[in-house]
Amino acid sequence: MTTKKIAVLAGDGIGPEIVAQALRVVDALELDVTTEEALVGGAAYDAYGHPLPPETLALAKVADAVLFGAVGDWKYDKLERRLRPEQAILGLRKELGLFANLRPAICYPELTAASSLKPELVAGLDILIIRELTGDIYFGQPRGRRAAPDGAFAGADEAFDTMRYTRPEIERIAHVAFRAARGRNKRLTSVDKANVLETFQFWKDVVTEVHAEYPDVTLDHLYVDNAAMQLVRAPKSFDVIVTGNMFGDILSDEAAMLTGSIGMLPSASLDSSGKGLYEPSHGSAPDIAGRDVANPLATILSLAMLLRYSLDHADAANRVEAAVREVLASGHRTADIAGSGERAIGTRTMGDAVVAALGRTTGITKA
Ligand SMILES: NC(=O)c1ccc[n+]([C@@H]2O[C@H](COP(=O)([O-])OP(=O)(O)OC[C@H]3O[C@@H](n4cnc5c(N)ncnc54)[C@H](O)[C@@H]3O)[C@@H](O)[C@H]2O)c1
Ligand SMILES: CC(C)[C@H](C(=O)O)[C@@H](O)C(=O)O
Ligand SMILES: [Mg+2]
Repeated sequence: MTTKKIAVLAGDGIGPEIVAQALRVVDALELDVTTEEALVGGAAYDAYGHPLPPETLALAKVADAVLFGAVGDWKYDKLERRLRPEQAILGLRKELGLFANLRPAICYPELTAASSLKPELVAGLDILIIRELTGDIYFGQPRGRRAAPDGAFAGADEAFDTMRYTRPEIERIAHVAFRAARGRNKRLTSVDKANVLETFQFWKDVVTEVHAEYPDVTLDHLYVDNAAMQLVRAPKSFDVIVTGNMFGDILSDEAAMLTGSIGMLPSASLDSSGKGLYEPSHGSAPDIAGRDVANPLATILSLAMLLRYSLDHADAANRVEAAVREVLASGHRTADIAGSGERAIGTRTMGDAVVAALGRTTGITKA
């Protein structure tokens, strides 16, 4: 078997701190895997004048998988858009064709008290948000600023973006979602805004058509505003959610709080061949960067997804997830998931605990 390569793009803010812990896990697993690091985001802009330098993109393309930290910092907010750190992750998603973003929101039993919802609402929560990642208003053209061509404010400065989806883009993400639901509890909720937006009436129509190929899966549709409400009213009523790029961005941050903290939500961004980029769902958290307080578990759980989906190391993925369960069960808490009276440990100490637990795990995931 040839040695697999992971491209490691730590990025900005807490990115390097949390990715360092995931790399310690990679070392401890002693797999036939190499890693190669490159700059991305603000760190790459500072060094090379561009957030996604050609060398970084080339490494991401040649590697078997990408482990990504986070990008962004307020200090880059005044840069022209194409140079801002966030363009690096958007560019990677587009260039690598990573159209399917899987964000599993699991509330581990020990963290029910860390959620901002009542424990009984989140205990046992295990839902999967599938976010389309390379279309929608994020990438639609045209976009820009101009003088308003018509309307009550004709001539005034205006800004505009374009929301759009083509049929194949909706079909392929719908297939990913139906297949995922088929492997779980066979319930799929498609989230749209079909009552107002033509793009999302089309979304709903196409998802309904694709459903004909998956008669064993129950499909329902919710408007995004209602879905946002239901996610906090009765989160366990969901199994798999599929939605567009922007609604998925918002709903997945909301779902993060059901798990106790955004520091617990991993993600996988996949192309049609199984190649993927793996990153925590949160950002670079500049407010806590450099203080050894960030929770590295979303990144470590993203590594587990990487091992499972792109490197075909399901056993190693199971071991990492079992180790995370064990450290939570034995009371290890970073500040974001520490309850009142619980002592918080730092980023690196949480990494120590996961590495130590790995030595004791067998690959059995279910607690
Ligand atoms: N994929 C990415 O790289 C990505 C994702 C989201 C935001 N961002 C960028 O990150 C920057 C900050 O954005 P933001 O503040 O809106 O969102 P954020 O997710 O970085 O932070 C939101 C809040 O959650 C906390 N938080 C986030 N991750 C945490 C962790 N692992 N442990 C403990 N607490 C954590 C932060 O301290 C902050 O209070 C912006 O530049 C934004 O564009 C990048
Ligand atoms: C940083 C930003 C471009 C990104 C997004 O909006 O997709 C982030 O919020 C995410 O959820 O990965
Ligand atoms: Mg987001």
